[in-house]
Amino acid sequence: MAVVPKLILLFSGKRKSGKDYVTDLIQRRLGSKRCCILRLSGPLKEQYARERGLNYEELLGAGAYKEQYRADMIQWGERKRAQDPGFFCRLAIRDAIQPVWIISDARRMSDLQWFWREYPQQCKCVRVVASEQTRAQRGWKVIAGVDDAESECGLDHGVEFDWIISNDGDDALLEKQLEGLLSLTNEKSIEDTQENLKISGH
Ligand SMILES: Nc1ncnc2c1ncn2[C@@H]1O[C@H](COP(=O)(O)OP(=O)(O)O)[C@@H](O)[C@H]1O
Ligand SMILES: C[C@@](O)(CCOP(=O)(O)OP(=O)(O)O)CC(=O)O
Repeated sequence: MAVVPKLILLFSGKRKSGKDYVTDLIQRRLGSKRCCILRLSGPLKEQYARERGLNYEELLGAGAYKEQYRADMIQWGERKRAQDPGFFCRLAIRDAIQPVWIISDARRMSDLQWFWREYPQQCKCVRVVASEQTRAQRGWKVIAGVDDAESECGLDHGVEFDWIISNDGDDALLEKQLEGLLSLTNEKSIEDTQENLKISGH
């Protein structure tokens, strides 16, 4: 059963913009007692693999296997979300006990709306941005049915991001931007939660 978090950072961004890279950096700074990374795609891939008789571990990897199934997995996930928009959100947060949650792959307005509704005080939306040139250098290739679909474009418009992180490979600039974001986690209430978790033996 998840605890009530103090801060939820909802990350979105295009493929190869660096969402995993940036969220890993933040988690390493905060430590795993204070911060967890939650992926909506985790339970999605688990259920999809089970239903289709596929290899869940391979879907978690960054190789060709995931890409082979991506378009079908997107459609499968959209059908599930249409029945129940909070389905993957609830599964993703199920075991979270840390005061700071990073959702590393918000893709759709329905994902944001679910978190805003459940945790109206705690949510901050963070967009990771990199140029197409940078993303291509990191291995991004345009795929029709993926890059033009809601999975990639669902949050391109209509969201007022609290933070926009430019991640084009300038380490010093990234560091400066992270400092701002990390300052959100220095608030007294988050430190207090840490103490409470320690006292209750987590
Ligand atoms: N600031 C950075 N400096 C160096 N390498 C980076 C940086 N940002 C991303 N990368 C690399 O680019 C690739 C894609 O980043 P990733 O975080 O997986 O993107 P996304 O999760 O948005 O698809 C990975 O190999 C990652 O290590
Ligand atoms: C079906 C997906 O959840 C697959 C996402 O897999 P990853 O989150 O591993 O993808 P990238 O980081 O963009 O490479 C997408 C969706 O529309 O829900």
